[in-house]
Amino acid sequence: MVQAWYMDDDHSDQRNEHHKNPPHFVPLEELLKLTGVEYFKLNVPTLDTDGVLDKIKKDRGYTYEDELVCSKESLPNYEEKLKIFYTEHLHTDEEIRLITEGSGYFDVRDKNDQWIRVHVVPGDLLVLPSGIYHRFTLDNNNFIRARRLFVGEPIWTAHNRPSDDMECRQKYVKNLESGKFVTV
Ligand SMILES: CSCCC(=O)/C(O)=C/O
Ligand SMILES: [Fe+2]
Repeated sequence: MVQAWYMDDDHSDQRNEHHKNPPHFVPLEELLKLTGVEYFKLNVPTLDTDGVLDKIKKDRGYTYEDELVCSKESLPNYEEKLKIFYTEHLHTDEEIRLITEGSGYFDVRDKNDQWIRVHVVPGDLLVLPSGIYHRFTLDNNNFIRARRLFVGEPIWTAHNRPSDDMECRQKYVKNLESGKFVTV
């Protein structure tokens, strides 16, 4: 089950949990309000037969799907890629990841620019909105398998911080401030 918490200010090994002392967990509804990050729980063994993923794809127009495995053995330019993933950045489109094996951390900035760490495990589908500053790291298990979904032809370009003048960033900030990211 996904868990999210505010990170400490310690810059030691990125693969550690980095809880505050005492830990400050963030419930999923709060995560949505504070960041716009959406979450779905899926059942990995029946992913391709139960229709749940198909419905999400249809409802949200996700027409592209592929798979990314992050491990020393299977990811070309492993060290370099992990550095890129862990450099704070944003994208012009949603970043949608469904974890099918392994685990890792997506770190996302909240509306007060504080890091929230989201620990993802199999069955977790995260949607990071366009324009959110974020980063990704493996945890101490050093392995994750994820499906990447996209609307149309994928654009994976990462725009490193600062990218505050980008249209997608300005739109994201406006949405966050106007309370667009809430459940009804
Ligand atoms: C588990 S997916 C790897 C991380 C990634 O694809 C990305 O774009 C991070 O921002
Ligand atoms: Fe990203």
